[in-house]
Amino acid sequence: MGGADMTTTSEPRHVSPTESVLQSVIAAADRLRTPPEVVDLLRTSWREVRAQVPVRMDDRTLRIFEGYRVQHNGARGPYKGGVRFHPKADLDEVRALAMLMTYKCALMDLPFGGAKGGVMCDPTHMSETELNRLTRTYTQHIGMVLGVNRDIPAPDMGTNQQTMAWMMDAYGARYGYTPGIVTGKPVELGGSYGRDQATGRGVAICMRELARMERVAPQDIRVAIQGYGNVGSWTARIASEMGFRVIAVSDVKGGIWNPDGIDIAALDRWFAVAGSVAGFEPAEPITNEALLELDCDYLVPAAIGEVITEENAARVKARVVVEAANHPVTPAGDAILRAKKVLVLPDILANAGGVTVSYFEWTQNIQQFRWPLERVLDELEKRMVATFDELMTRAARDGTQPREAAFDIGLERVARAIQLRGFV
Ligand SMILES: NC(=O)C1=CN([C@@H]2O[C@H](COP(=O)(O)OP(=O)(O)OC[C@H]3O[C@@H](n4cnc5c(N)ncnc54)[C@H](O)[C@@H]3O)[C@@H](O)[C@H]2O)C=CC1
Ligand SMILES: O=C(O)CCC(=O)C(=O)O
Repeated sequence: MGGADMTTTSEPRHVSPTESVLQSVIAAADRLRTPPEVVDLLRTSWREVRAQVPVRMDDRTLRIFEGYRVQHNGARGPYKGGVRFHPKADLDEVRALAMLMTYKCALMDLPFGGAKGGVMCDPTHMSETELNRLTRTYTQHIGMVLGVNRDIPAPDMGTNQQTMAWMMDAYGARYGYTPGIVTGKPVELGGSYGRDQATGRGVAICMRELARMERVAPQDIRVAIQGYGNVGSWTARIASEMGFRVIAVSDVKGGIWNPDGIDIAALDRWFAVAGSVAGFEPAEPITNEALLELDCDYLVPAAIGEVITEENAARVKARVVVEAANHPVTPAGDAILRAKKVLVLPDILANAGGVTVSYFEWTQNIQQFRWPLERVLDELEKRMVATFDELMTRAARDGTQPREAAFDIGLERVARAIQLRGFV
């Protein structure tokens, strides 16, 4: 008998990322009595481009990667969402992330639909020149579905400002100089001040607002952060400036823990040389798995998806999980956290600062007018606080969890736009 035949029915069925997001959407549709035709439209993507991305590697061999751009729904405006370079960025994951963007943009009341891109590759094992070639080929092969008023990519995991500069350049070579085609570009090429820190700042603002609601001083809140890339590192910096006690951080190479609090400025100096948080002192080493189960108050997953599952959720000791990453908690993990009365601030709120400043960047590009940093941060602050308040008020009114309230608000707006535009 083959291995597949020995699978027992008692093993938990794997729920794909897309199925997970759909569970939240369908539950919201049931609460809101959304017309079935609207829900049917939202179950699948408007358009999915799957592109071959052949790259001549530095050793002259040819590797053929697979890339995607998924446009989920554009009823509220041009498609918007990041591009992920990661070995696990397959079509299902990219589709799920595109769906999340639809509801995130709607929750923040941004005039965008939802999209996401990805290339299945490991950027940590590629040279700068290989990444440059990969990015250009990917952009050429999906370029026909992009456009300033059609679809505007941005950075996500494994991509950064440099990737956006290459995308802008490759798009411009074919369609003409178009800074507004991507956001998260270097400031020198029309990027917005503050986009680099925007996602982490949004996460920290949510933490501060929750602490205010709980009437607990940030100084009395111990924070553990998984991931020290764009989102994790800016969250650590800004949260510690706000007074939170960051007691643990990690990256793919390992983590560090100091119950008295980590000096984030000193950690940044260490990171600049070592290229990892691992090894920083004074602190104890800690694994990524142990960080998720650490005795702390706010746990902030800020790296990959699906790290809190039915396997480990029961051992989470934090009383709050702030989803800085996209989809870090599976539905089964979520149910366990809920039963334990762990409050979860959902990704479509917590990490929405990034796309919000991307919207400001796009606006600045269209107007050919640059905002000073103070204006960007002030507008971000107002939008994050207003949406946090709206979501928490809705959750209290309806007796729902924050994730449910977030999807209720998002879906209501998307469904209304679908009907107004006559999609159904
Ligand atoms: N960059 C942005 O503006 C936004 C990012 N996000 C989400 O935030 C998360 C992180 O994105 P970025 O910070 O941009 O990515 P990044 O590529 O800058 O950093 C990723 C971090 O995660 C760590 N990491 C990778 N694999 C890991 C693993 N298996 N275990 C532990 N740590 C691991 C890396 O070492 C690195 O520290 C992703 O889920 C992304 O979708 C969400 C909204 C906006
Ligand atoms: O800045 C953007 O346009 C999108 C950021 C993103 O990919 C996300 O919020 O997950």
